Amino acid sequence: MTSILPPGLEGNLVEYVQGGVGDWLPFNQKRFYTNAFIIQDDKILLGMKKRGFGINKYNGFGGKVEPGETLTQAAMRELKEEAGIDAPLEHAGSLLFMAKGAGWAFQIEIFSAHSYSGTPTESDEMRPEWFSFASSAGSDADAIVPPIPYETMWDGDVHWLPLLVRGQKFVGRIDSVTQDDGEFAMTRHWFGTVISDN
Ligand SMILES: Nc1[nH]c(=O)nc2c1ncn2[C@H]1C[C@H](O)[C@@H](COP(=O)(O)OP(=O)(O)OP(=O)(O)O)O1
Repeated sequence: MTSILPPGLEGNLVEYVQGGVGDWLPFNQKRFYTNAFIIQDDKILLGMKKRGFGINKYNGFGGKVEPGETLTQAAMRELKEEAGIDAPLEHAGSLLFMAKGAGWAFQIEIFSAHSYSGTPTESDEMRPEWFSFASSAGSDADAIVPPIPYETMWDGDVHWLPLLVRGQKFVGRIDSVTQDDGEFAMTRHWFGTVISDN
């Protein structure tokens, strides 16, 4: 079953979850960003953002795609710059993030890998930490690896991160407004899973 897609999304998608109210915000161009996650066993590597957009939130490692780079090259460069590691990143999903008044949209290409080389190392921008997505609580591992800190992440992440960790490709759109305290608040969201062609 397919449904009407929000403007800016395309592909063979099945709605997974949606919410919020109002018209989708207009935009006239997209700016491309990357966001990369390392997933091993029942753990995921996130970074505490130390500056800029999303300061004091946990997120994957990424940033702007520079002219002349492919998306994968940009994702690998940002992972190295922000977490000090190399990984065989593969495309895992896409997010379109709109902030009211911006007039342009962030197109965030999400990447993941199940292995890496090097040692996750704090950078000027990010402090890497492991989190657990194990469903069974109480083992020794859970005691030292805390659960994914959704309360200190972007609001929409609770919807798509579970898809990412189980390897389900996804596409989503998040529209938001900037509140008086400078924080973004979601006004409308839509997430879908990608139907494979085979
Ligand atoms: N995990 C996430 N969930 C979400 O809903 N929106 C996210 C997101 N990560 C980033 N965004 C959105 C909001 C943010 O304003 C925009 C750009 O975020 P980034 O952290 O990638 O940008 P930066 O300005 O830090 O890039 P660089 O300076 O190139 O590192 O993308």
